[in-house]
Amino acid sequence: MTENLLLPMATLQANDVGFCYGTRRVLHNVNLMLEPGVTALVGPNAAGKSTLLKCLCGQLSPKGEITLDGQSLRGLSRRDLSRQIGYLPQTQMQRSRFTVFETILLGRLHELGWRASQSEIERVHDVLEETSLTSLADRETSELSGGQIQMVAIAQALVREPSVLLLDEPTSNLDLRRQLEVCSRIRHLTAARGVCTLMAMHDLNLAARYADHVLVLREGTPYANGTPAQVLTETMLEEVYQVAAQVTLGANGHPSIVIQGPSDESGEI
Ligand SMILES: Nc1ncnc2c1ncn2[C@@H]1O[C@H](COP(=O)(O)OP(=O)(O)OP(=O)(O)O)[C@@H](O)[C@H]1O
Repeated sequence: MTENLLLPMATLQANDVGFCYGTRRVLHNVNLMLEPGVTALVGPNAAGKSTLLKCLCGQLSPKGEITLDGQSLRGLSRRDLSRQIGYLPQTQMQRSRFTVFETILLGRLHELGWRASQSEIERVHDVLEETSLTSLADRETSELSGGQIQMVAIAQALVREPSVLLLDEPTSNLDLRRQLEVCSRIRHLTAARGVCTLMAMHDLNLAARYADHVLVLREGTPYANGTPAQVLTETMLEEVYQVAAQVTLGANGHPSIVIQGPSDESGEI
């Protein structure tokens, strides 16, 4: 194995971050500190989740300050940013004639010379193993299912050995079992590598089951941040999502949410 388990743990911090598309303000007063572990980023449609992820990975330049281990993202080169922060956008990875192995190797493009060194090839093999993709290594990505291509995209981000992983709805388009598998792998890889993972998602029961922390974004500003049991409450569901729900705590301490209906007066959707 390569030495990725020895990577120092990082912290990503946002201080009073704000962002506008033209005159439309989408993020404001965002203060957060991401620590190692999985944080689920939840909130209604258009709350600003994707925009926040794009700011945190350096793709958008917001007001305020974002720091990685105390250093402003503005001071980091493109190369350093993409090496240290793995970002998976909402749109699915393009399929191509490249094999799974080659596609993951391309994640190391910033390090590759004319010929991939033995250590680069070993890194790819390690990630293939970690993500259970070894059996697909020689398949063209054009032949893969939605769940498989999603894992390849995650593997391509991981092969850069980032200290932060930002995932925008990694379980969208996956069937129920694949959603559990992908979340479980993300959780396992996050713990094994000691990375900070922030994962935008809509399924609050998945967040309850796989996240260490939950950050709720409402109209571009954090509404709550804490453990799933602290944050995923009936009050939050009513105030943020306008739904009536029953939340029970299971024996494992995970909240379980059953939506009963809209909480407004008409009670109809
Ligand atoms: N490129 C853009 N130009 C202008 N407005 C944008 C752009 N991208 C997003 N927006 C707007 O910013 C707001 C926040 O969008 P964003 O995609 O960040 O929300 P989200 O919480 O990720 O939503 P969803 O859960 O639906 O994916 C929305 O009102 C959206 O229309």
